Amino acid sequence: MFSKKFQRKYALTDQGVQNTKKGAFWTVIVNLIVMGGMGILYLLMGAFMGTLTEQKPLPGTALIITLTVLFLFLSFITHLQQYRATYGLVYNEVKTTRLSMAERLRKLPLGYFGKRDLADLTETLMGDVNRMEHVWSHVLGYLYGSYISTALIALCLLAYDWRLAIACLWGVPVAFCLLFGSRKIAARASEKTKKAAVRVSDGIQEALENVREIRATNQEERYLKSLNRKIDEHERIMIRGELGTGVFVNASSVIMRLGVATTILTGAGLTLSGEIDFMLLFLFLLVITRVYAPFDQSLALIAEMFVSQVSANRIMELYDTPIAEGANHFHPNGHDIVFEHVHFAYNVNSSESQRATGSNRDGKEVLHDVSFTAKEGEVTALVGPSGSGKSTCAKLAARLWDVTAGRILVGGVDISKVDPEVLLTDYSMVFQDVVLFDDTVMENIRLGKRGATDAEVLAAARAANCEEFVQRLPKGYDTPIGENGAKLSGGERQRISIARALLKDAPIILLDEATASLDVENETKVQEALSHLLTGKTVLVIAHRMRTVEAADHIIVLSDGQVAEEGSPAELMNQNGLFCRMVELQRQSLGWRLK
Ligand SMILES: Nc1ncnc2c1ncn2[C@@H]1O[C@H](COP(=O)(O)OP(=O)(O)OP(=O)(O)O)[C@@H](O)[C@H]1O
Repeated sequence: MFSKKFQRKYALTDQGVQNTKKGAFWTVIVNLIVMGGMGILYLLMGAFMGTLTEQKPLPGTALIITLTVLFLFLSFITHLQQYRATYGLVYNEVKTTRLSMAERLRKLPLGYFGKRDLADLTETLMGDVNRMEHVWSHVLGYLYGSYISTALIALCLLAYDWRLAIACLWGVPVAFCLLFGSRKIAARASEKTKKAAVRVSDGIQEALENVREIRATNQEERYLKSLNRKIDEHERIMIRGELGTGVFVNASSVIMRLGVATTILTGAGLTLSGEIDFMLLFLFLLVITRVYAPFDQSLALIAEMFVSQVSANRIMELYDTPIAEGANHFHPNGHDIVFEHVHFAYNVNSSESQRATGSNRDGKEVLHDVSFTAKEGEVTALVGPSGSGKSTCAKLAARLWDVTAGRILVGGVDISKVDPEVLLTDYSMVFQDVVLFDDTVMENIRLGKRGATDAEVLAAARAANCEEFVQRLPKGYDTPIGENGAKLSGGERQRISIARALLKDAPIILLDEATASLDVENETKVQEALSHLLTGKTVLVIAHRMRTVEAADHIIVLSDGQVAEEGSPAELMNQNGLFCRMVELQRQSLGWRLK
């Protein structure tokens, strides 16, 4: 129970908890060995005093050397073990944590990424884990080990002389109480600092992503000013926060060190009154030179532990968010897609505003009671005004989000019961915003089907009309295409994504009118490539232009998140409703006629 709480509190893996225990164990041993060194000094001093006062013989050099070598040897071995158990093992902990967080992110529903943006998640994966790395390596084992070793030493001191022990150690609990009292202030300061840091990362990321638009609209100066403001604010908040914790840490340290003065005063009094001999006072003076050392460091470490709590909470929030799960098998009866009374709302509240308002209210509903069927072997087009919910329907059909109410069936199977990764093996998606990787053309297409042979990739590329532009690339299919295909035109990128979909050859195709932004020549090439892809599949196409619906078997007209009309193009034209008006409007603006 305690172990689980501890694990959550410090965002540790199971192995991390074991490593911390090991670290604490070796810290106890190291601290006791160091105290043992003080013991040797005490024995030597006792022997010298005996020689001076009672003319006893000095201990042999061999004994002194043996004790010193033994001390150095034990000290070296235990420090090495402590190092291994703390700093050495932490790299593995960091690696495991980052990998498991990445794995978790992969399984989180897309809605989560609306709550926490990229800069925020990057900050958790890099910044928060870095901060915890320091806590795992430098703080936890060291701190808990110091608690135990000091408790043991305190017991020994009490057994020797309780009056001197209290004079020596009273400052320790007082200092810790003071520091624990400052806990809330430290946590609040840390949260403010973290938010300011995320605002800076957001600003930098936004500036980098939109560098073209910023330049095109002459907004560089305004952007830089706002970024500078965010950086200055971060600096101010950080300094204020560190000052706050610094005051408490130093005050605690001073209070603890007052123990030296009280030990000397009490010891001197007791020695003068003859209640203790000088050697006992000497022993206590030796001990206090060491007993405060781990605590001095601990005070700063405790402050770090308070501050790091914000990072640990941010990491744990990722683990606490439910992932999209389901059966790892999917055996549909055909591939008709059926929407049954589907309602859907994006969760628009950011985690920040959720914390501020304490609410977990979903955003407003964007789909209301949507029901339709996209049949296998047919092209079903979703049309409607901008913002009517077309893309949302397509994303729900692939379980990129889960419906709020109602259900979506594919071949009779409720897709909310199927693991998204398993489900998506039956889907190919060709969207306008193609995602390409900084790799070769060949490898970008091969992503469609794991383990596809070169011959399969080339066949798909030919069917998607990639051949023509790939031949012009310096290394053909082995040419790297830059970050997100930066070295390619829109049409070329689009054809690579179609080749990928062809290679996958999935029975369901989701198409966000992939050709809408292309010029006529490119559009014809991409359309031709698409025609290979669509035959015999369940095709759900988001049509922004009425021209696309020419080829559709069935049309769903969405308006304000509801199905306004549905039927074949001819039926809808006869109904003289929204679809007909949309066609008329485009006909007027484009001078185009529906055949
Ligand atoms: N990630 C999101 N978070 C919150 N709201 C969203 C999100 N994506 C879309 N919306 C909202 O959902 C509604 C439907 O959007 P959707 O993108 O499905 O419309 P659309 O018909 O595809 O529009 P368009 O034709 O302009 O692409 C809109 O009001 C939009 O603002």
